[in-house]
Amino acid sequence: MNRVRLLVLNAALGPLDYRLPEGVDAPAGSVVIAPLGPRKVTGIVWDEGRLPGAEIAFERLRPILEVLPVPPLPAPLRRLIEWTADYYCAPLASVARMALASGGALGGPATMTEYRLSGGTPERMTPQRRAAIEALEGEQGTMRELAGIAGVSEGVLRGLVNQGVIEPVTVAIDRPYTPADPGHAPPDLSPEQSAVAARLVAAVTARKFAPFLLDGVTGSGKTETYFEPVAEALRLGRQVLVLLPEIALTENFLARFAARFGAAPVLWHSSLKSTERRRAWRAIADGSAQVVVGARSALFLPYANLGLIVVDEAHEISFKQDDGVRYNARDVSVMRARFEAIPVVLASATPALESLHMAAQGIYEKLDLPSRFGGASLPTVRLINLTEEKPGSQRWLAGPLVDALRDRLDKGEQSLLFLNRRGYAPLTLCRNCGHRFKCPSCSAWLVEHRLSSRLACHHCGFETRVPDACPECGESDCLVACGPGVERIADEVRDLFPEARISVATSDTLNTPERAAQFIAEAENKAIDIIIGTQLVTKGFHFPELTLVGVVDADLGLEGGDLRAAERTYSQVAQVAGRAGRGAKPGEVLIQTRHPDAPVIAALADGDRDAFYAAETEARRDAGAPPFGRWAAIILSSEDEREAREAAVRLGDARPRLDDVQILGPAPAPLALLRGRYRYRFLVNARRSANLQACLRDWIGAVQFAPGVRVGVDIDPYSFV
Ligand SMILES: Nc1ncnc2c1ncn2[C@@H]1O[C@H](COP(=O)(O)OP(=O)(O)OP(=O)(O)O)[C@@H](O)[C@H]1O
Ligand SMILES: [Zn+2]
Repeated sequence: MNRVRLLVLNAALGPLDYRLPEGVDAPAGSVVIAPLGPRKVTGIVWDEGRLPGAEIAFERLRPILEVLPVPPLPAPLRRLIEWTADYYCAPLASVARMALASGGALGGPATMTEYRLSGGTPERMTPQRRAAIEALEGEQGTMRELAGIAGVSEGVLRGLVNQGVIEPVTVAIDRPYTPADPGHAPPDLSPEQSAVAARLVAAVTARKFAPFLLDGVTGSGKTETYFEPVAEALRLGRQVLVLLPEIALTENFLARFAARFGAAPVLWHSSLKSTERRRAWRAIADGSAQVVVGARSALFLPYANLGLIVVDEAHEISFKQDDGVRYNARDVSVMRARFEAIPVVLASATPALESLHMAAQGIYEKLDLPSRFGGASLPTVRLINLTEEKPGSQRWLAGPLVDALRDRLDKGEQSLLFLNRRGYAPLTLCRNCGHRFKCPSCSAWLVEHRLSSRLACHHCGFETRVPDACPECGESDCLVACGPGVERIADEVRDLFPEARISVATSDTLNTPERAAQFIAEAENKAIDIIIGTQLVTKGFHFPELTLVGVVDADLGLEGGDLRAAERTYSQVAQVAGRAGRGAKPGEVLIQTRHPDAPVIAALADGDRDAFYAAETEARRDAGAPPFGRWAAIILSSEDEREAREAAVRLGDARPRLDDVQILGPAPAPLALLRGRYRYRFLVNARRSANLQACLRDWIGAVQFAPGVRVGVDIDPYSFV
């Protein structure tokens, strides 16, 4: 067959047909360059008969220009791309783009220039040059990397290049990674861990689709346990993908991985440098990348020989992507495992209700690690009723929590205060005229960040300096901060315990892998007495000396009133509580709340996870919410408020009338203005019997919108704003 149908990487275009020039072979999955009018497009040769479109006479087809020197995308990945586009109502091209996520990698092998010391000495030695030369002993890297290592400007290093003290070396960008060794340092597993590991190892050997829910309490050693099937895949020469929810977690994970396997895994995340990205992509595609550790986007890469997928902290909502293709990496990884015919492990101490439901139905195999490793016990939990134990004015820590902090300081033990709010205060207003500081492009308050003296919008990233005077009434010294963020709690703690060593751990302070690593090292080495952190510290950290966890405001997450508020609160508090008492000393958790009787808070106090899930399951069943029914959100947005409203009305008028689909809206979205776009929202609730995607496609496809209107479909939404 010398005609091909291409999936082109342009969401505005449908599939296009081309002819293969004489003697050129391009099997399905091949990545090619084709002419499009006067331009060129990148496309993927798709399987015959799977993309709709009219046949064009062969004589009229233009030939493709080039088959790119990369392996064809494997069939299981092509099926995954189709499934994802179909399920999430996204353009095929947008999904395929995630698989070809490194433009540079498509061009074939390449070299780059790195630098190193030549052994010579400069004509003129300066203290700065001497320090740089000492720091660069044994190092090799790009100018920028070496400047970072030596702590000098690139100009200084260029001077040394001119003097021949630093020499250029040409290296292949795609040089191989250090191999991981499955037998490097296997741990002694507990009998409980061994049983689970053996089951997973057998599943890797069997190489069949097998979804597992690894349900292990905090500190049970889930990581050590799933490293065993990883080792088995390595022995069999198959690739492994480990998905982690957050880059900040990676450092901790990398250290443990290196200790177990004697080499670093291959990293994949959005802030990789483009050379690292292409190197990783090519190694993944040719099968030489053995273990890939990545954020959700690693899921769509073209693994040559995948043998196992692990989703760690699988309950995390950061696996849900909320822009572009709105997919849930947890669910898509199960589909990928199905298409690849391999096992997939969802690991968590607080699994999503949907995952537990799948296990209860026997669709996922549930593996349990019910106790902490090494005899550590789970922490005790106590509620502090804030309506009785009132903190002082402009204070947020109640007496019993302050006493507990003092007690730990006296004993030289560590404490962690959790408040899921970055910055100093969530709202700033003028005492004189009542002016509130709002984002110019979002319907959201600006959050004060005192560490950087800025007011910031947490939705669009807008930032401005904290002004000296109110911009409305001109009065100075009249701005008041309302409510606490972690920085304000840190101030309170400093006031209470001036001698304590305090660390604020948020995405603002741990914003590079180096800073995260430094924080972890300090916490492990007992160089920090009190950690004050956001949800970032709920994830996976293991600090043996930490014995007290204080939850500053357990009610915070319940306020938004969205579908998963209770579940999210439960898992956040249970996860942060799980940081306490992981070493030899027992842990204690104090939860501040105004609603001690709310079912989720009571379940946390009793440590009764089953009761919480049972109650939550019934609530979901009544509401027709997942996993019993399905939700979808449609967001219409435009820079023009009237255009957005009209689009919403028009779509509303065209709504289908179906027995098993209920459509709510249109209504202004809770975030009615976001990044300068006005937003209207529909919420669709469907019974399981309904074909939700077909309904949405037919409905939206039948309506014409003004060119400035964007239509976003969110299947199984997590965000209800
Ligand atoms: N078999 C083992 N041998 C030695 N150390 C172990 C073993 N199992 C677990 N550990 C150690 O116990 C600690 C807790 O394990 P780990 O962090 O994997 O727990 P977890 O189940 O992932 O917990 P969480 O859900 O809270 O992140 C770690 O320091 C880990 O290295
Ligand atoms: Zn904003």
